[in-house]
Amino acid sequence: MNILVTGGAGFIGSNFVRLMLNKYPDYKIVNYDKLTYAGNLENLKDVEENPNYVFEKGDICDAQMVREMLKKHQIQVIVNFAAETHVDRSIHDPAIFTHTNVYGTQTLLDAARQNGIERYIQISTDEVYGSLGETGFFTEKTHLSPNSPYAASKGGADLLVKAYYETYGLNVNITRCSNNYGCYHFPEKLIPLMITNALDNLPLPVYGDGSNVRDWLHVSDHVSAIDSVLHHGKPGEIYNIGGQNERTNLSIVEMIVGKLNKPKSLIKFVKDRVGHDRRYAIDPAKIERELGWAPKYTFEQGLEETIKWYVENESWWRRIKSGAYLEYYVKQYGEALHG
Ligand SMILES: Cc1cn([C@H]2C[C@H](O)[C@@H](COP(=O)(O)OP(=O)(O)O[C@H]3O[C@H](C)C(=O)[C@H](O)[C@H]3O)O2)c(=O)[nH]c1=O
Repeated sequence: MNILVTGGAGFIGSNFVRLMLNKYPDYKIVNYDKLTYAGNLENLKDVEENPNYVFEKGDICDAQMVREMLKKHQIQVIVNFAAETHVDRSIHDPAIFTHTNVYGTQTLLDAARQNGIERYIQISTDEVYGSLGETGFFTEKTHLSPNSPYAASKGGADLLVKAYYETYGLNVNITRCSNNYGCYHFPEKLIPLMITNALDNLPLPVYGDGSNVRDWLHVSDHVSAIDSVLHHGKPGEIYNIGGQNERTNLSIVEMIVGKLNKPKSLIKFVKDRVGHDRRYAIDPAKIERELGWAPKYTFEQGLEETIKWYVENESWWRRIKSGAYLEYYVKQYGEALHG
């Protein structure tokens, strides 16, 4: 199988590329990535010499280049991880989210249908469903009700994918995951931000009172679920992928502080995120029943391993945090943290 993995230099994409190369030695994996601030070829250093791996730098919004890629590498399957993903950034600068996530998806879909692509998998998010109260779960039938510009752009992309299935018969699947964590996670997201800040004895900014809830999924479990969808998913179907592991943000930060033997006084409650979704939680029944997939990691084991990875791979995150990202971070949180 020749697979075009878009956004393969990002966090989830790179974990998926590694799984494919290690598990399927006869597959060719083409990693097509624009290398935005969150794309990093260092994430794939260990597989870059693999003869079945090719990196191509490019944008999913560039229709001509996408078409060239499909022809040049005789692509049969597209798995689209490429996206702007950070909710806080989408609040400050929504346009790039619509452009990349919606228009970029449409560009891929058009190229797919015009070039006889056999399978198209859209990697989406449970945020398209909006926010839950204290009870209940998202299922694949839950109405889309996104709240942030990020979530709206992913919801828009999902609707296009569905439309290309209904209108053109393109063989698609949509996967919607809960919050991921694990190695190579860009340190703007809650868990890697808190680990790396704590290692540097920097403040740990918790939005609001820290009682918002997320359902945490280890990235290895996530990419194994995508593998199941790729090989056994039914045409046109949506599959939710969750960790069955709900935690409040504050409890996570406290676990990290505890595991790193840092003082709780590092925790700083800061202004809440605008339109902050209260709770996400996924009902895993469909993917368990139809594809026999369930997460393997316990959160304790996954967090332990993740913390260890950041301790042992300081050079990876140190470079990121000392560059342009630091400027963004200070601009956004500086006042709240030091004022
Ligand atoms: C960065 C940060 C976050 N938070 C809170 C905000 C959230 O309630 C929770 C997780 O935030 P984060 O930005 O890491 O992730 P979400 O906004 O839940 O969204 C993430 O999970 C979904 C599925 C995707 O699809 C997104 O792409 C992904 O970014 O921690 C804080 O309290 N402080 C902080 O400094």
